[in-house]
Amino acid sequence: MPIRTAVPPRVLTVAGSDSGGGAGIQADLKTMLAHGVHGMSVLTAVTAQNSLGVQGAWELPVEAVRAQYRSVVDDIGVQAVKTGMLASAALVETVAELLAATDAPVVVDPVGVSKHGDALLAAEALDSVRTKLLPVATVATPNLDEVAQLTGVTVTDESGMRRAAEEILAFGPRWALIKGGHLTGDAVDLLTDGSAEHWLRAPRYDNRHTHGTGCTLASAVASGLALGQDVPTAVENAKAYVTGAIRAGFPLGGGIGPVDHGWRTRPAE
Ligand SMILES: Nc1ncnc2c1ncn2[C@@H]1O[C@H](COP(=O)(O)OP(=O)(O)OP(=O)(O)O)[C@@H](O)[C@H]1O
Ligand SMILES: Cc1ncc(COP(=O)(O)O)c(N)n1
Repeated sequence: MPIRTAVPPRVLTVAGSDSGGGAGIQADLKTMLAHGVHGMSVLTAVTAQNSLGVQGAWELPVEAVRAQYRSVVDDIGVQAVKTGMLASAALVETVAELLAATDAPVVVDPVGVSKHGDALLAAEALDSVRTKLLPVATVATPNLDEVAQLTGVTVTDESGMRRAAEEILAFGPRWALIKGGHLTGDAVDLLTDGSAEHWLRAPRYDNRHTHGTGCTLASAVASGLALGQDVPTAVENAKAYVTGAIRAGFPLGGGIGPVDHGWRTRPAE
């Protein structure tokens, strides 16, 4: 067999490790594999985590994050970047400074708190997220808790999502994707750049095994962008992927299980 010369697009996640394999770096790399891109990682923190919550978290030194990033970018190159758990103000500022110099699209998932309520970002880092990280984002993907943390806006319905998007866009990302996963009724998200408005609507699956939904959605968007899709198309495809993964989410451990990143490869039940 001839050696393959065509190289798939490369996507980098800058995020924390979830030992349980449902969220964080592990969710990101599985999502990238499912999209046919080459996934790479810059680890920012290690969590001891499972379906019950986060039992411990240790952040990496700034030099370790910087060195991983340089290793990947200087040799291999990236077509899109996704950021997740960044833990501290020092890491947020380091990552923002590195990303300010890239031409690749950047998807920022401003991870604040885990599904179980464990803090994944120091409170004093919020200002660095607002002033340093969001300005370098092509797409920012806050959930409604992160919207409240970053803007003070409490969203209880779809009209509130529009207001939330305006406030997030004011920090400087090109697009805001406001995730309505924490509301009731259909799972509705709003994507806007301040002029175009795209409402993404999917059925809400009554499945409590939703660990990793946010990481999965953001990594799917980054994969689509690396494949050359425009932002609305990448987000629409990512929404379809995460919806299928939530629908197929499975019980693992005694708590909230993961979404199924491999759902498209399983035989239909
Ligand atoms: N039960 C559900 N059924 C269908 N779609 C859902 C459900 N819950 C969330 N979603 C969708 O999943 C995506 C991620 O949204 P969500 O608000 O859950 O992100 P997140 O809060 O960052 O994730 P997490 O709560 O795991 O940290 C969004 O597209 C949202 O609409
Ligand atoms: C290391 C790490 N990063 C992020 C999340 C949030 O997960 P989600 O994708 O559910 O928002 C998590 N629980 N752990």
